[in-house]
Amino acid sequence: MNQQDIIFIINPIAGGAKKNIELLLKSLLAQKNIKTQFLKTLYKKHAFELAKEYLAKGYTHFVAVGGDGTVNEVATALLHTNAVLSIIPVGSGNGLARMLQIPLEIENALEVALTHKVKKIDAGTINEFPFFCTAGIGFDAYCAYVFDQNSHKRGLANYIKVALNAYFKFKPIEIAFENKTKKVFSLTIGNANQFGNNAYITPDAKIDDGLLDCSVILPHSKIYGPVLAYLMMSKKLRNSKHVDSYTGKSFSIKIAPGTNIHLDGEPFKLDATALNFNILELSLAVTVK
Ligand SMILES: Nc1ncnc2c1ncn2[C@@H]1O[C@H](COP(=O)(O)OP(=O)(O)OP(=O)(O)O)[C@@H](O)[C@H]1O
Repeated sequence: MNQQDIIFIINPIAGGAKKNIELLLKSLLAQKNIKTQFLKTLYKKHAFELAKEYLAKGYTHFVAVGGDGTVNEVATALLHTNAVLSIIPVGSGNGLARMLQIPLEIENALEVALTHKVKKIDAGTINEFPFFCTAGIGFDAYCAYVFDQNSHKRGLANYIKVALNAYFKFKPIEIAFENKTKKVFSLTIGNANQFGNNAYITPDAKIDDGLLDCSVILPHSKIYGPVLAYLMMSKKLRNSKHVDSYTGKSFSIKIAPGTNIHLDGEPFKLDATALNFNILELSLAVTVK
């Protein structure tokens, strides 16, 4: 990996991005004599466009400075190429960074970004759209929509507020899972083991095993909410009688038109009502500790 030409793509509105993040990174890099370029995203999907543009110019090392949404955009551009992705996790949830054990402190994350230790990881897809952490429908997708509507107020505290409010409003949805009709509170496919913030929705998922994990939270009395939350945070969700778990290389799901979907925590809509989840094995190179 050539350390001379590193492209930093910063999402200035990511939940944990400080106003001076660019200055801070530049000052940390100043002592290291490394050539870099800093780019800022101006709108949704801009990180994808920037990564594609600089990839075409021959750059091979990209650092996503943001949360899982930013990581998704940059990583999507880098899939199946010889370029490497690093993450400076300054999002609200930072699920992929946590899964990869990338430090949450900027200085330490930068050290990892500058290492030569590179590992290949899997990606998941819904139809042709990649995700790297989790994707799903139902409650999580509803939360992603509400959270995105308040995009000026991101961060963990706001996410908890949104999720708590949504929990009492949300009604289970009917889907067909592997051709069987099922009512679900949520259905999440995990390439990684968590949504972010150590909320382990698919606790046994491994990022490089060529498999997707699926957790279906069944309709339940709201009285069980705190227990489900506790089990999720303690990696024991599979112990709940309200949760069905599956592992496989692909899953097929049918949804009603207009059903909310989330892709790495970002709201997402499809015209199609048939969702085919698949795995792209070892398709992305990332720097790790
Ligand atoms: N300048 C911008 N204005 C508005 N939205 C932006 C801008 N730049 C990037 N975005 C969008 O911001 C959204 C959120 O980004 P990101 O996921 O990185 O942060 P987060 O949601 O706070 O973190 P996490 O996903 O880890 O919870 C993404 O959909 C991204 O496309």
